[in-house]
Amino acid sequence: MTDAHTAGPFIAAIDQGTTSSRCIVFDKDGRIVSVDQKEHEQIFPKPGWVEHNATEIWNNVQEVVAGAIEKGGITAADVKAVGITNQRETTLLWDKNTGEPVHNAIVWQDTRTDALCRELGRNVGQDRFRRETGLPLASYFSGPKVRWMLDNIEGLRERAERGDILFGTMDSWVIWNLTGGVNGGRHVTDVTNASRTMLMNLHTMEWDEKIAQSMEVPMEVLPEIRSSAEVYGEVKEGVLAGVPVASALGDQQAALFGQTCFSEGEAKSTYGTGTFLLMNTGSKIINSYSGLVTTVGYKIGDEAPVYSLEGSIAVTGALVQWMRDQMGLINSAPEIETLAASVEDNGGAYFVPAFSGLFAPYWRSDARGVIAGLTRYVTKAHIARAVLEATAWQTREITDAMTKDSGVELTALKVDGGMTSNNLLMQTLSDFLDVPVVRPMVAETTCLGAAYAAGLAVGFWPDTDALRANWRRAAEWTPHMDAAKRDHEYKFWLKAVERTMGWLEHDDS
Ligand SMILES: Nc1ncnc2c1ncn2[C@@H]1O[C@H](COP(=O)(O)OP(=O)(O)O)[C@@H](O)[C@H]1O
Ligand SMILES: O=P(O)(O)OC[C@H](O)CO
Repeated sequence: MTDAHTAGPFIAAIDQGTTSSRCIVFDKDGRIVSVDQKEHEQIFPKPGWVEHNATEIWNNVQEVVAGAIEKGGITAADVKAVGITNQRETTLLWDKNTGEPVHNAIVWQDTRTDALCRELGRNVGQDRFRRETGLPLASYFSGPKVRWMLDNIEGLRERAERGDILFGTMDSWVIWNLTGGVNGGRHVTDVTNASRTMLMNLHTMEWDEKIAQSMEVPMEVLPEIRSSAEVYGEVKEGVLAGVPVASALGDQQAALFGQTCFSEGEAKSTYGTGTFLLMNTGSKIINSYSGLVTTVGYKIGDEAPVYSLEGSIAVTGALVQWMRDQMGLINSAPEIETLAASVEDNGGAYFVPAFSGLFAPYWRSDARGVIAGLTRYVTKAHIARAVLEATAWQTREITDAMTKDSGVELTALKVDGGMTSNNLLMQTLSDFLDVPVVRPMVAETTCLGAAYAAGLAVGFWPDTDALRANWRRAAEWTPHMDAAKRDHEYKFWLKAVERTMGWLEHDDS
C-alpha cells in the first residue's frame, strides 16, 4: 500500500466497526498510506440478541494499529495524532479497577430491550425522551442497554453506585485503554457518541440527570462529554506511544465529516451493513415529525456544535449477506449485481428486509421481512433486483422525510461504504431519488473523517476549507427514470412496507 512518494507527517485513524476494527494512516492530502483490518466474532446468544467481546476488540485494535504502522513503514514520530471512530450505541460496562468488562458489549442491532422501551414509553412517555435527546424510544440506543445490564447482572448496580463501574460506547473503551487503562486511562466520550445514548440533553450537550434517573442509570458510570476534535490524552504504550489521541466521532458522523459536508443542507449516505443518511442542519436542532433522528453532527474544540438529521436503516448490505449466507443464491456480495443485471426489472417483486423491525422512518419493532408481489414468473434474478431496489427505496423514504422535516430539497447525494461499488445499485438510487449520486475518491470516509478531526485538533490541517480541497469525485450517476414509472413503483414499494407491519403481536417479541 505504501506509496514511495508519500512522505510524512501522517495522521492515523482507528475505526472500531460492527464487523471489524481497522486502522488507516493518511497523509496531508487525505490519501491512504496504509491499512490494516481485523474482524471480530459476532455473538448471537438468543434470537434478536447480538454481542461482541470487548477484550477481543481491544486486542484487535492494538493489532491493526501495529499492522498499519508497520505496513506504512513509519514510526510514532511521523504520526502527529490518532483519531477514533466507532460503531455507535454499542454498550459496554467495565470495572475501572481491573479493566475487565462485566459482560459482552450489547450491540446496536440487539433487540433485547424492546419490552423495557415499551415500559419506559408507558411510564415516562415517548415525547419526553425525544424532546430532550432527539431520539425515539427504541432498543437501538445505549441507555436501555445500560439499564438492562444493571438490572440483570447480579450485584452490578451496587458496584456501579459505589463508583467502581464505567460505562462507555466503543470510543470510550478504546480511548480509556489507549490512554493507560487502569493506569490513568481517560474516561471520556464525544458529543456525537453521547448523542446516541439517549442520556445526553441535545440542548445543553450534557448528561440529563432527570433522563438518567428515569432510565435508572447512575451518573457515576458516565464518561465526561468532550468535543469531537481535541486532545483527550496521549497513547500510553505500543507503537503509537506518546501520540495525542485527538478526535472521536461516531462512524456515521465521521463519514459526514470525511465527506466534508460542512455546510447546512449537505448530506451523505453510507452503504454498509445498514445505511445511515445524515444531513448537516448547522446550529439548528430540527425536531423530526417524520421519523428521523435529531443528533449531533460534530463539534470542533470550542466551536459551537453542528447538528444533523439522520435517517437510520438497519438492513441494506446485511440483506446481500443474507442472500449469500442464508439463501446461497450468490457466492459473493458483488455477484448480486451480475444476477440482478441479467433481468430488465424486478418482475413485480418487492423485498422489504424488516429483519430487525423497521428503523427510520417507522420505528416499528413489530415489523418483519416480506417479499411481496410473487408470481410464477419471478426468478432469483428478479429477487436479486428487488434486494438492490430495497436499499434504494429505503433511502428514498429517508430523503422524503428529510425534505419534510428540514424543508431542504436534496440536489445531490454523496455516498460511500462497501455497497457503493455496485454500479447498478448506484444507478437505481439516482433513478429513485431523481438526483445525481456522487462517490468520492477516498471511499474510506469514516476513517478519513476521524483523521480530519484529529488533524484539525493538532493543527495538522488549518481549517475545514483545507479539508474540502481534498475532496475529489471518483464517480457520478445521474437519473434516467421516467417520473410516472418511478411514482408507480414507489406506490408498490409502500404497499409492500405496509404488509410488514404488525407481524409480531405484543407478546411475541
Ligand atoms: N458489490 C456489492 N453489492 C452489494 N452489496 C455489497 C457489495 N459489496 C459489499 N456489499 C455489502 O456491503 C457491506 C460491507 O460494506 P462495509 O462498508 O464494509 O460495511 P460495514 O462498515 O457496515 O461493515 C456488506 O453488507 C456487503 O454485503
Ligand atoms: O459499524 P457500522 O459501519 O455497521 O455502523 C453502525 C452504526 O454506527 C450504528 O448506528
